[in-house]
Amino acid sequence: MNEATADGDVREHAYEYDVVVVGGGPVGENVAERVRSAGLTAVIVERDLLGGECSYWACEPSKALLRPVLARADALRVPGLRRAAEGPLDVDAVLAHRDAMAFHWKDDAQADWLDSVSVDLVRGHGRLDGPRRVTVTTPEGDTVRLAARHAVVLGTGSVPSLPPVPGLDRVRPWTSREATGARRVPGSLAVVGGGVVAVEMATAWQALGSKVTLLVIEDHLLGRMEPFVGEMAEDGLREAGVDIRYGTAVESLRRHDAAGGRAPLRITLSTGEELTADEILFATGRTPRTRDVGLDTVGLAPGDRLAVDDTYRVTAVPDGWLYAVGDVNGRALLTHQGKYQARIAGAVIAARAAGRPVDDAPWGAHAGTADTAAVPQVVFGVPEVAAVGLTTVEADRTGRRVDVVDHDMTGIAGAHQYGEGYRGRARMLVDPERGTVVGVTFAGPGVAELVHSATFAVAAEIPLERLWHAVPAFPTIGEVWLRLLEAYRDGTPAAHGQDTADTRPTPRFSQLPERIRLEDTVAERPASPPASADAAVTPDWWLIRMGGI
Ligand SMILES: Cc1cc2nc3c(=O)[nH]c(=O)nc-3n(C[C@H](O)[C@H](O)[C@H](O)COP(=O)(O)OP(=O)(O)OC[C@H]3O[C@@H](n4cnc5c(N)ncnc54)[C@H](O)[C@@H]3O)c2cc1C
Ligand SMILES: NC(=O)c1ccc[n+]([C@@H]2O[C@H](COP(=O)([O-])OP(=O)(O)OC[C@H]3O[C@@H](n4cnc5c(N)ncnc54)[C@H](O)[C@@H]3O)[C@@H](O)[C@H]2O)c1
Repeated sequence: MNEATADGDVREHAYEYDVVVVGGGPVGENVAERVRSAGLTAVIVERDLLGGECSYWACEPSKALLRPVLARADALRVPGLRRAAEGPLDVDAVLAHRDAMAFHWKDDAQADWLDSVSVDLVRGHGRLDGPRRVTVTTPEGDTVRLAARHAVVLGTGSVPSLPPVPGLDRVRPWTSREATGARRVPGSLAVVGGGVVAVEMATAWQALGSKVTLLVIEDHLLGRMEPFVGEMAEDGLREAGVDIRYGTAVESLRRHDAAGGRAPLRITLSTGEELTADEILFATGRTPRTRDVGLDTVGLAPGDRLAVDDTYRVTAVPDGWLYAVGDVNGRALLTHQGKYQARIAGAVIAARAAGRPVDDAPWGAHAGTADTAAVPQVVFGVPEVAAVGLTTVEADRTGRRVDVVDHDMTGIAGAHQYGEGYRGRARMLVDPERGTVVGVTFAGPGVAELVHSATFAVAAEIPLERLWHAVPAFPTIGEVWLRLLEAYRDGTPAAHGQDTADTRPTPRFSQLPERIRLEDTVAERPASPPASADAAVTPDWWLIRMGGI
């Protein structure tokens, strides 16, 4: 490292590292830690708070707002607990918990951690300045010039996309930042969008006391997931009191607050109606943050998404020194997936720096294969949704052939234990030729923690014959796995894709032991059906009584 001389009031410094990371969000932090632990020197450039969007304005505060909402929804289904759970949430306590989970918007702990792993930090706005160089403008106006011996990694994240609605710039709408950080509950809130942010934030603010109206331009919610997920999310939101309006766009916005206050908004809708709300949240997707990061200095267009190969090298830049990880590459806008990319990119940068071979074959140590085959996601709504891998929506879009198995989770013993009147649904997609699971979706209370079991199955490509031996504990909701496997073995799965019954290969799973029919084995059935109306219609109940599970 060397330091250059001061020039007037503006000081300039110049340093050289093996790796320069621009953006200290969860993904940038992880890639820096990985290359450092492999023996390379590393620096992070961060313009705001170390820890990024996820820690302060996204995952952490949003889940802190939702946790009491989901816990109360569960408690209301538990006999003996219902009366204690009735009544409004303690809003002050929820917001205080949210503040704590967002580290009170201070990053001292993150800075200490970075120091503990021997990664340097330069605070300021970083921009590429030609190949392997980054220039940082610090908050004091100084310039720091950084040179990278091996790699520059962009982990600059994403920003909310706002539609071009007349009046929008004058009404100071909420984006995800205000939706996760607000300090008071608006009396009424219009939420624009039908994706994950819209569903989660409508769930949270309605439960906290707002009257929420959801304005959805399409005719469904959560369109990237299985269609039944959107239907169940709709049911949950309507039961909570959310007013959902499909096929509705915002035409214009006005707020009459000459005194600078926040008078109610007048929202003109595409249906011709006018809606009044105290606040409006635009949850209309995100754009990679590449507008002001010096892309033009390396021949790329500012604002573009950074397309990368499976080792996270930016494909349009020669010599392979520029990498992009996390939201900025647009592959999967999720913290855990970005951190996976960081682990892979860190390993590959270290391997290339040391001249070691790179294993970038699918599922190799240096290839981000899971980005396309096994991305898990949980939507923390009422009900919860947990999904990984392929959906029928994606299979239809790409013409991929899959077998589809559905199971109504209502009858699972663990679901009965979980709460009265449990409603849940599961779908499994199977590659009929390989006999492996390629996608799973669960929707229902308490399914969030099931997602990793599904991720194991999909990422590890476990043959169904072996999955048959993975015994789910009784009585857990995880027994849905057994039900899905049995349904696939016994039923005629809906074939998705171009094949017909004649051309579809025989599933390898059909070689499993035949189904043993209940009526052949049960000597005596109980004389009377179970007392609960719910249990009476569930086939599992009979199996439980007969020791069949
Ligand atoms: C409301 C909401 C809830 C979410 N909930 C979840 C969830 O539950 N689970 C989940 O997995 N994902 C969730 N996400 C997505 C998750 O927040 C992102 O995928 C994640 O933050 C991406 O991490 P990143 O490091 O790529 O980018 P970011 O977290 O955006 O971090 C980028 C960092 O780079 C810095 N930066 C940008 N440009 C520069 C520059 N030029 N110079 C210096 N620094 C710069 C920024 O200040 C920032 O700190 C949610 C998103 C939203 C909006
Ligand atoms: N629990 C989680 O894991 C979690 C939670 C929140 C966000 N996220 C991540 O953050 C990302 C962003 O979430 P998001 O909900 O903002 O985006 P999204 O892409 O999931 O949904 C955007 C929604 O906005 C609608 N839309 C787009 N343009 C519009 C317009 N002009 N007018 C009206 N509606 C419009 C779309 O139809 C869609 O319903 C997601 O990709 C997700 O991965 C994850």
